[in-house]
Amino acid sequence: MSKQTMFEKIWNNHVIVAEQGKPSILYIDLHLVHEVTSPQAFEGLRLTGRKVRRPELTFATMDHNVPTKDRFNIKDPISKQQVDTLTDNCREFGVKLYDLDTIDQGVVHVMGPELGLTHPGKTIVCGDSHTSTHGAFGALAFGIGTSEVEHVLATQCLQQSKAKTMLIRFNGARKPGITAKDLILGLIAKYGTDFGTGYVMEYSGEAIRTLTMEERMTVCNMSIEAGARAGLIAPDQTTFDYLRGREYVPQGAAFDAAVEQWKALCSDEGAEYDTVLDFDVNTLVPQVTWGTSPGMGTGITSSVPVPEQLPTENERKAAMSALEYMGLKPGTPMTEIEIDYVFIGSCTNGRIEDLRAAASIARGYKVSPNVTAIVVPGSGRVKLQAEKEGLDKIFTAAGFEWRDAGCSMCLAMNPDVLQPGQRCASTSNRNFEGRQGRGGRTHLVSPEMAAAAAVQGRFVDVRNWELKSEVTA
Ligand SMILES: CC(C)[C@H](C(=O)O)[C@@H](O)C(=O)O
Ligand code: SF4
Repeated sequence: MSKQTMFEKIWNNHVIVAEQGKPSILYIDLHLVHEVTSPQAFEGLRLTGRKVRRPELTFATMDHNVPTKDRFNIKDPISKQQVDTLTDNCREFGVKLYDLDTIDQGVVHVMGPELGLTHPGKTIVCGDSHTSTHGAFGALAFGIGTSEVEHVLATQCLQQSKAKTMLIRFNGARKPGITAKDLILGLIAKYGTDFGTGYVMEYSGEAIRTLTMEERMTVCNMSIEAGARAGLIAPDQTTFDYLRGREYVPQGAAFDAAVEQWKALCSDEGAEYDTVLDFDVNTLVPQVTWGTSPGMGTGITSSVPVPEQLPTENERKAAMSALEYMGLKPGTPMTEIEIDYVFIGSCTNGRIEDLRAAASIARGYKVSPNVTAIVVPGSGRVKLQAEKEGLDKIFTAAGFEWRDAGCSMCLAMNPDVLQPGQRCASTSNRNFEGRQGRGGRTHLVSPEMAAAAAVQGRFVDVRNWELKSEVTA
């Protein structure tokens, strides 16, 4: 048998119908649902008298429209309607819902893996582009549109064209202060936001193998910002250790048997990819975006670009308009950019390790008087764990606000929004115009860089940060 990539193995395990020149029909193992992209899908079932085909493979939560303060009191009528509609739909169609009053409620890509719903080798879909997050486990996971959500609800299948394969090798070891977020921001800054179009990307190399599961999720989360259909990381002992004992994972001997199958999923030695890219981690510095796409980024030791110096007319134009929106002068050192707001959270960086990392920077310091800083756990469980460890106390002592779980300021679909002109250091994944509120200016960074910026009121190189072990009064 010919050598296969991980993508090909998972694909072949799930193809039900394949006809030359046509999209294939794929079986879907797990369907995650949230309040924004599901109302019309359920409505479609209702109108045609169909049921959810496999309710036991379908799990819902609410995240985008949820306030992170006074969460049961949703004032915006559209948000309230979407949340209530999801509740009603889940009841009517027999879908398990992790509601606002459950500890497992949270951003769908944070709570799913936490529950152990995400396994290597599964096909996973959700009406949400950052479903790519789950690829960190070696699952083929991608976002779908609302009409596809309806199709999967009704049939547990999906029409898909086979993607091309790209191997990205992160070569070398990460230096201290370089995070998983810097790996993916650095990659996108170098290659742009569309080099992954039409591909499923597999991340490999020393710097990937040494990442924790949560760090791998940060990398795979942003695959979509490189244009890719999905991201994949081969499962290994780190993956199995993370999964063992979680609620929706097989237990005991069945788990060990599953591990044996999961191990076989890895790409075969010598398997061929359509494209192979190498990325050098040794020279990477902490990343900050300066523009209005995730690819408009650079190192903290650099400056805002001077559009005239960029190589192509398209880049010059794009940079000029981005800098105008961002209110930045060409050539400004990144460390001189002052901020008004800090958002630590989202499905990119709202997990417990992210909060630990940010807290270690914030400990013993005070948020700059010019800055409002919020910390939003990715799920109820992340919040609980953080409170057990006293991270909430570190944050509030430093002047950060400690919130409830949700998408929050990652996108302006709930009360957490920037005011026009406000500048935010954000641990999320998108910096498009208006993403965090009309006229808001977003700079994407790691949790460490965000926490340090909150203290200094501007961006700083976190590699020079002096850690304090004591909380000072
Ligand atoms: C609202 C939802 C459809 C959207 C997505 O698909 O990603 C959101 O989660 C985002 O991050 O922009
Ligand atoms: S946290 Fe942000 S990126 Fe993630 S699902 Fe919510 S809105 Fe989308």
